[in-house]
Amino acid sequence: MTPAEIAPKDRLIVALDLPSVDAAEAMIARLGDSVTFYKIGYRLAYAGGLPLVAKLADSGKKVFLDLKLHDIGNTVSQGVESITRLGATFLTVHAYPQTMKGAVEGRGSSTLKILAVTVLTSYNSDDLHAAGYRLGVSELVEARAQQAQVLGIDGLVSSPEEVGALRKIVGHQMHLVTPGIRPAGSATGDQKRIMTPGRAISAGADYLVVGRPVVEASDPRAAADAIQAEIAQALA
Ligand SMILES: O=C(O)c1cc(=O)[nH]c(=O)n1[C@@H]1O[C@H](COP(=O)(O)O)[C@@H](O)[C@H]1O
Repeated sequence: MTPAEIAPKDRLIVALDLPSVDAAEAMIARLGDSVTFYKIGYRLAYAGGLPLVAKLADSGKKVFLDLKLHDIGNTVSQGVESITRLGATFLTVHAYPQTMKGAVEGRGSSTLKILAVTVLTSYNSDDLHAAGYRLGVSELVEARAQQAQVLGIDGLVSSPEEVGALRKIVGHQMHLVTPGIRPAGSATGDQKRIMTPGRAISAGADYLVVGRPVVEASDPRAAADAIQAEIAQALA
């Protein structure tokens, strides 16, 4: 499926950043058929959440396994090869050349898609400079996108602010996945590069990753439905 063919409803990925499998399963039940795509990251994966990947996949949902791998190439390659058997649709690695090369080798011809995290959405250019980088956010995101494309990576994670420039670099062959999504009026938290769901879709994002604005809402299903409506309106 090319990114342009993704159904509006499948573009919302809810981050199950919850403390236990029980809490995640309760949230999945509350969200019901309004959400088709879930992300499992550090918090849930390290709390026994990995078997939930296959369970969700068997129930017809898609899973983004957000492990943000980064190690020597051989270790990444072997780790990704193990992960291909879990049933996830997407897996994240950090966008370093050796890491991306190892991940593509480990993925092989499996159906797992590798997403490279360009620059975390909680970083601005000052944070990058403090971490020793010479480039600012947009320059580093674009440089990493070019490297990812050459190495055969399937998609990129960035903030919605960079999506327009990324689309010009990678066309429609790579999935553009954007966290840093904040519906109007919701708390920013630690995110620094943010956009509303509608603006992110209009900017060209394929998938929106949303955590706290849904899972910490008093009515998570209503929050997810409102985001879905904003996505559909932006695509209409
Ligand atoms: O790879 C990610 O999903 C990711 C990359 C990034 O640059 N920024 C980012 O926030 N994320 C993840 O996206 C989710 C955003 O959650 P909220 O800020 O609660 O909406 C979290 O699970 C983060 O780990």
